[in-house]
Amino acid sequence: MMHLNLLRLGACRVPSRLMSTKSTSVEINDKTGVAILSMCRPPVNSQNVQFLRDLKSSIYEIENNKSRGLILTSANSNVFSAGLDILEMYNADKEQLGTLWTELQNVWIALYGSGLPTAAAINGHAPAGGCLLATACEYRAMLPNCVIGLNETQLGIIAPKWLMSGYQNILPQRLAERALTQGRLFTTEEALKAGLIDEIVNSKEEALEKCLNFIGTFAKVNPLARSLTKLQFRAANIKEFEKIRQKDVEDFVSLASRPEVQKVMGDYLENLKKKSKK
Ligand SMILES: CCCCCCCC/C=C\C=C\CC(=O)SCCNC(=O)CCNC(=O)[C@H](O)C(C)(C)COP(=O)(O)OP(=O)(O)OC[C@H]1O[C@@H](n2cnc3c(N)ncnc32)[C@H](O)[C@@H]1OP(=O)(O)O
Repeated sequence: MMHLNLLRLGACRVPSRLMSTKSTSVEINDKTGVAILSMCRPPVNSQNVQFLRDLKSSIYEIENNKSRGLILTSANSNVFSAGLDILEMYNADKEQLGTLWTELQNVWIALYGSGLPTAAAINGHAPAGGCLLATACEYRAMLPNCVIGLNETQLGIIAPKWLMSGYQNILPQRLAERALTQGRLFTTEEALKAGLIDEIVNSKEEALEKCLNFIGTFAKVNPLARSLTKLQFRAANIKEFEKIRQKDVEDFVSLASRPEVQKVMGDYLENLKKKSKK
């Protein structure tokens, strides 16, 4: 209840500090000390190099400002994030592909490896890279009638191991393996049943409130002890990722630049465009 009141106050009277980049905005409530990081790259927060760089710098800024927690959400009305910007992968040269993948890795490690309590207010669809961001957080509240999941195999591509880490943290192995091999996109209701999200909420405000309450559960826990404990759970995945990081970029570039993969991307984009014109 106390957190709810603080959140309400935050909307009007409590002073808050604002920081922003081209495609993100951050509001840190001075009373709660919690930062709300909003992704704002219309129409669907697709992840291009600039967006990923903005996201990374906002995450580190929040971490360095000693905020009490980070809530990730979207400024768009029905999409949390549509994942990697396919326009930026289609007809791109190897250097551009390598840069895009490196920036995706950078954002993932910044969020997954953050010592702060992190929560995702998923106020829209979260396929692929959108799911990656949500599952890098520790808690998820999501609006109904949306989808979330790692759909890579449906696109004929393979999610590398680090990209699966969020799933592996959250879902039982058998379920994670099945969902990843199927490239399954879960509806909000299915995601709750599977344990991929923690709560279904009726509005973005309620999602933010639930996230704030989650972060509030650590109010009496020593922050350093909390952070080190969290990172002990994530250390094996992080270590594994650091070992293969460069090779992973090379593998991505080699896969994404293949003519048959480029053709899949072109067809996929065309279908997306046809669908959006209907
Ligand atoms: C596709 C092959 C990739 C091959 C890569 C090789 C190896 C990579 C290995 C792993 C990488 C995986 C990470 C990824 O993130 S790949 C991206 C996968 N993303 C998706 O499959 C989501 C696609 N989008 C949607 O399903 C919908 O847009 C949705 C998010 C559900 C929102 O639906 P809706 O609100 O109805 O909006 P529209 O579909 O009408 O879209 C509005 C405009 O936005 C454009 N759009 C949508 N998604 C993307 C995207 N990911 N990249 C670029 N542009 C996107 C869409 O075309 C519409 O544009 P316009 O208005 O100009 O027609």
